[in-house]
Amino acid sequence: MHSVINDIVNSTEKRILQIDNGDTLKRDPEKRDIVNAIRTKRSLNKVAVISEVKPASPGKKLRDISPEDAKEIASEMERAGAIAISVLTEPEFFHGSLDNLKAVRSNVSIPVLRKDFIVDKIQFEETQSDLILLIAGILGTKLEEMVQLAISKGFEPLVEVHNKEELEEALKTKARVIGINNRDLSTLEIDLDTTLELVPRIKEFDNENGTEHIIISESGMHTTDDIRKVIEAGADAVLVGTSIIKSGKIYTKTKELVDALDE
Ligand SMILES: O=P(O)(O)OC[C@@H](O)[C@@H](O)c1c[nH]c2ccccc12
Repeated sequence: MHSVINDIVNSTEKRILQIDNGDTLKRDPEKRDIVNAIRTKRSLNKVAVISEVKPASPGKKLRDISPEDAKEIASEMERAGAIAISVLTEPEFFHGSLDNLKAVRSNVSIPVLRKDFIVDKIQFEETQSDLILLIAGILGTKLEEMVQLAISKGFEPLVEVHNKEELEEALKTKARVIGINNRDLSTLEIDLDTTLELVPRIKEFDNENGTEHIIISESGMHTTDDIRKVIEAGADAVLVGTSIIKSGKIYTKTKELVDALDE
């Protein structure tokens, strides 16, 4: 079956051949910790929202976002109570950029997630971020090694899964943060029940092993009802892009989702 995800990975692999691997990136030692940020938010009975600076998704343009725009958008998200900002950096299918990420991270004080298709460790040298997305379904047997490398480079890896098999692979790694993507990356179909199906296994694993994973429900949430559904199922945080960007009212929409438990 032809799927857009193969096109994205192929295009990423071509692009990384051009990365200059002469230097390793200089990182500032500042750590912005998402785990604490989530716990604090939840103790206030607010929703931990990771708000995404997302110019497009495959075949669907949302809004042109320059680094200047990205700064402004991220500041509004932070003011509205988002606990972290996700920035798309994949250029071809999502119209993202590393410059957007740099602009955002220098302009907010909350953690920033690099949302991209990481297939090679050279990408860790491209730019600093507090979290980095590692997609289990793409990395396959390389997942564990990439998690270790990401941690050794100072990133908090967010390992994204979409089904039971990928979740088992994620649980074998040292990642503390697991993202359940409600969108099937091969069909792009959304089903919020994906979160409801996978959360119990993470809780079971944590009970048996004395671990405490952070669970982030990702994609396809538009309303406060959607948010409540996944939070009540046990998600610690939500990751929302499209509905916030498309609303045209970044501050108001972000705040509405942060306050979803008030009603
Ligand atoms: O725009 P949405 O449906 O709110 O979804 C945001 C985010 O979850 C989505 O952009 C995403 C989830 N996993 C990804 C992997 C790569 C690129 C993008 C993504």
